[in-house]
Amino acid sequence: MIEVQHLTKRYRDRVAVDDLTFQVEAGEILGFLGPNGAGKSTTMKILTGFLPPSEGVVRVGGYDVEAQPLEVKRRIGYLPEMPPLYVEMTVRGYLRFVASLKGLSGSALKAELERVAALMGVTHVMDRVIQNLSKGYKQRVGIAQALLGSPPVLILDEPTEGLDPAQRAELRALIKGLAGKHTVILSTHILPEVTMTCQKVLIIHQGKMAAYDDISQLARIHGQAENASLEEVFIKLTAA
Ligand SMILES: Nc1ncnc2c1ncn2[C@@H]1O[C@H](COP(=O)(O)OP(=O)(O)OP(=O)(O)O)[C@@H](O)[C@H]1O
Repeated sequence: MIEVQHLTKRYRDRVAVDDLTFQVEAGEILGFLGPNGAGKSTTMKILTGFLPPSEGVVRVGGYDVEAQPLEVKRRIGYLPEMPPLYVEMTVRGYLRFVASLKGLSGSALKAELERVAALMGVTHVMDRVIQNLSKGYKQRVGIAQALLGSPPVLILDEPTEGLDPAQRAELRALIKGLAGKHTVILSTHILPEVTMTCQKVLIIHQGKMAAYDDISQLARIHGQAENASLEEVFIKLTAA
């Protein structure tokens, strides 16, 4: 569903992403990990067509992000690191606006708004202005906009950031429930979240791939004790 071949991104003379190649099969949830500044957000921005690559090819559902950007965007729900909220709008107004951009209208739009609002637990704040909401609720609204229209691919950049423990657990269950139906790339710094949610893990370090394996095989492949935790493997692979 997602194919990335020899992806490189340079910001002037800084190489943020360095020759990444990987693919995500339909229905798979990929945990996308790396230390601060490793290049995760940059990669996700390229996958969603938000930034152009310097080199390499990215295809989503067979469509090239550069040549067929609209086809790609139609298939992706994206939660950027900073959710793109219009804070002067109400939650309802904002979600209605995003749904209309995604081509929904009439009763289908209304039903979809209710569906994602219930899923993200924002039904009771629908008529509040976004800037007056707590950080966690703003994050919920950000995730809700990504889920609108039930796109086949979801790119989630630190989705549980700012959520309270209960909501974090709920969101984890929600993401896990997407497996098989949606293809998900999940970036997070919370490693147990990956262990509980993802089948496969991609770890990048300084823009380069450090690991790309089934989570069950990660410790064995990277020369750790079989029972090494994801945290131990991560620290070893991203040291220095
Ligand atoms: N617009 C930009 N111009 C110049 N350099 C940038 C730009 N955006 C990101 N970078 C640099 O590219 C590198 C990768 O950044 P990126 O935000 O992709 O990392 P990340 O893995 O998402 O980090 P974090 O976990 O801290 O969010 C960093 O060195 C960053 O400073």
